[in-house]
Amino acid sequence: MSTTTDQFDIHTHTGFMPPEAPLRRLSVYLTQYEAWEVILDDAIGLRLQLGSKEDLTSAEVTASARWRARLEKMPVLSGEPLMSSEHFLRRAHHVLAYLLHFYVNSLPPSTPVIIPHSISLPILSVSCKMDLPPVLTYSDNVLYNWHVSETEPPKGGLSKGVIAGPAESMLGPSSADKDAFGFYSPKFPTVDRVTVLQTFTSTRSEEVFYLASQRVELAGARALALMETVLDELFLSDDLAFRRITSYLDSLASVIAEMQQALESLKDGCEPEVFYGEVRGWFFGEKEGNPWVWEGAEEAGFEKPTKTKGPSAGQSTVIHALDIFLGLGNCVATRDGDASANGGEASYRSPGSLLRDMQAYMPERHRALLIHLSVTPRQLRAAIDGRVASSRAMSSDDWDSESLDTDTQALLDAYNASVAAVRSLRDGHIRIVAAYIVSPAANERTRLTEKGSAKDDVTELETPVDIGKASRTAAQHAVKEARELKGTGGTDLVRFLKGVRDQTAHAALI
Ligand code: HEM
Repeated sequence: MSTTTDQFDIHTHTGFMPPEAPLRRLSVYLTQYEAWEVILDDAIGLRLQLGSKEDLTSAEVTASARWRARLEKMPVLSGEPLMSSEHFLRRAHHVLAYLLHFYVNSLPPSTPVIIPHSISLPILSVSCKMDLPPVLTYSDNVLYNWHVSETEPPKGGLSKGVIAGPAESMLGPSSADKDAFGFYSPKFPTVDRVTVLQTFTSTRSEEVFYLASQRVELAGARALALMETVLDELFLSDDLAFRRITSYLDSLASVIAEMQQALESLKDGCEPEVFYGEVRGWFFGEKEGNPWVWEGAEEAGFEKPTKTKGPSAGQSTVIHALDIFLGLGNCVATRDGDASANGGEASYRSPGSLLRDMQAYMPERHRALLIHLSVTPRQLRAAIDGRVASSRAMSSDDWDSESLDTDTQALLDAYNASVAAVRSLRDGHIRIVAAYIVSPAANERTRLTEKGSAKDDVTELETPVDIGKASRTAAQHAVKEARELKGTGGTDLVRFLKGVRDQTAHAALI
């Protein structure tokens, strides 16, 4: 892969998460941005509520209207001083995207969305510079939203070896991260001691939701190291190299199993009803039928943004990387961003084209890795397929032309074990989606229907019933949401996730 940390912004021990903690507050370095940080602190401190929440109290309605009015009146700050540092840009994107999502999602449902100058112009300029969409992304919530717990040392002492991989020297710096005795620096994030920096709701459920993804990323760092090593071995492609590839693929299957465990750690602290009812609503981006107006954007020369979906862990580069590396056929990455590259048609969005859309929400250099993996001439699956075919051809055993030599059989088994591990991870993920979205959505629908505030047919809700207009709109909204079951990334989620899982299952080589 000839990977350098700089080229793809990957670190040996932390993968796509940076090894140093993200900036906690812009104003530590650039005092003029204190106003952004303060108004964000206020949104969190005031516990602003979703505009779609049923039974909003008048105090809650007033608090969020006042907060939005303050944001509308804030001066437009130039983004220029931020451009000199990636650390500033990341924090600025995080803060502005949080402000944007607090603003938009605290509005009563179906209110026209006009994004005030005070955020529209800075977020557009910061996002342009970063080549990221001007909305909340997985990188804002997960990759650049953590710090290392200083009060709680990791269980079992320092984290020596916790996330070390077999190829740890090949992906960027490592010795500088350890002290003279080989222990990781106390500031270094590990699965045990990473902690979330900021949330919308200050709930443990939201924190654990991000934490689970951060743990998947940290476990995934070893997968990236293994991928690089395998690609290096493919360059040699002799018998010995393939024997080593077999052992790396065995390790990869175990690492993917650890990633699944990290994903499932979500269940320890993330409550489905809290996630569905209180947290998820903050992630929504632009919705069909209610286009966002970006104040001042046209006059300032910005094109109307087209990538305005909400964040999704589907934007995690490490899972896409595994998919491309193993040749599972779900995602490819192309430089020109052509979604039809996966066979997408205008009327039917294949899972592949939806996954490709998600790549536009990834940090630029992470996306570059996916392109690199897609175009490298050293494709693992094709190489294994070739070894299997030639082993079969060489077989002198006429009555059993299927037999493979021992090494090739071991190689094939190791590859298929990695494919099976990805399939199992996706099965685990589907169970999570069932518990955290499908089931609470069904409960909500039943509850609202029983309550009589919402009939099964949304149009019936247009007739006046004995609830206030605001809660009627909220109920309509909730039923529509529950029925459509769109992912925050805007997908028809059940069809999409099963499509990706089934494609993975079919990718095993025989
Ligand atoms: C409460 C927890 C979670 C829920 C409810 C959830 C929900 C979803 C949904 C609805 C999608 C469809 C795309 C969209 O529209 O957003 C999706 C996709 C995806 N999610 Fe999650 N997710 C959760 C946790 C995670 C975690 C922790 C990870 C790992 C980092 C993850 C990885 C993925 C991936 C890779 C996809 C793309 C589809 C695939 O490759 O199979 N999810 N998720």
